[in-house]
Amino acid sequence: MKKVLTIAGSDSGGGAGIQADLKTFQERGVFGTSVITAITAQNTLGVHGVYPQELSAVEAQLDAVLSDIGTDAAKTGMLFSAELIQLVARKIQEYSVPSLVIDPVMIAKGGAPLLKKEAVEALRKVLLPLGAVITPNVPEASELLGGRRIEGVKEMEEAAKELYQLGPKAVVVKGGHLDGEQSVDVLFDGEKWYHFASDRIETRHTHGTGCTFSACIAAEMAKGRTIPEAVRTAKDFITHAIQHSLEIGKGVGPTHHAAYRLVGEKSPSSPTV
Ligand SMILES: Nc1ncnc2c1ncn2[C@@H]1O[C@H](COP(=O)(O)OP(=O)(O)OP(=O)(O)O)[C@@H](O)[C@H]1O
Ligand SMILES: Cc1ncc(COP(=O)(O)O)c(N)n1
Repeated sequence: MKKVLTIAGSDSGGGAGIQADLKTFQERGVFGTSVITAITAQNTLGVHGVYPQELSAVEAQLDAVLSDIGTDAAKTGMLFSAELIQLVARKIQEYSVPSLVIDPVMIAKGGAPLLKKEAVEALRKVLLPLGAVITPNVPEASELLGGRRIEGVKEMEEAAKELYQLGPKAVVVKGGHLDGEQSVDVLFDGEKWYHFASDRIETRHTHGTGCTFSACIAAEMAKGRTIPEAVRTAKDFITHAIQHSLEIGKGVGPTHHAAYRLVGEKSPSSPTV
């Protein structure tokens, strides 16, 4: 069985972070391992506390997983500080971790910061160049490009091309935060752009979409899929998960990680434009 590692924060509410990643790995038929960078006290109403783990605790987890079990792909999520980013980057190089998907998590849906402001530079310079794929949403892409305005697909394409210059092998700019009848994600792999579009689903229960999407890309890459194939599957997977999202808690509920399996691949919802 292929193995995939998530290096991310814990979401006690179960919809995002490590929990979303492991559920996604299970659904995609890969063996999931985890390194917890921070614990969050979180539910559908928001983030109530952030407890970054000590560097030595994160290093010990990375060594434990990578020295014994190894991995066929990995993803990063919430990394919180420049020190944690530097540590993770060093270990990824030390163990030659393949197929690294970087979700540059910065701010939770409710507005709580999951990455210190001063850590953006470390993310940009130290970690992003190691990525096989990076998956910023529109606000994250904008922040990584120094506050660039991104309001449509054309600007997403330009942003993806510029982010590619930072060194990753491919960039997906996700369109969940834009308006419009369709939610379009733009992939640039250094040669061409691919668009993955789905009808925008009317729901507020979208907690964990970004985590789930990047975890699915990593799982598919572990199984040997090309980057465009992996992104296409992830788009289908997250679209089903949002279509069947769960009204759990009093606020923004999570997506349904098992929806793709339960509903099947019948209604391919992401034609490549
Ligand atoms: N309302 C929606 N309808 C259809 N697809 C959506 C919707 N919202 C997000 N998506 C899709 O979900 C995936 C994640 O995109 P999004 O931009 O929401 O990421 P994110 O901002 O990192 O997630 P989050 O907002 O949960 O932090 C993308 O494939 C995007 O197109
Ligand atoms: C621990 C943790 N990590 C990440 C996110 C963002 O989640 P997403 O962008 O998938 O909604 C979150 N809310 N909590």
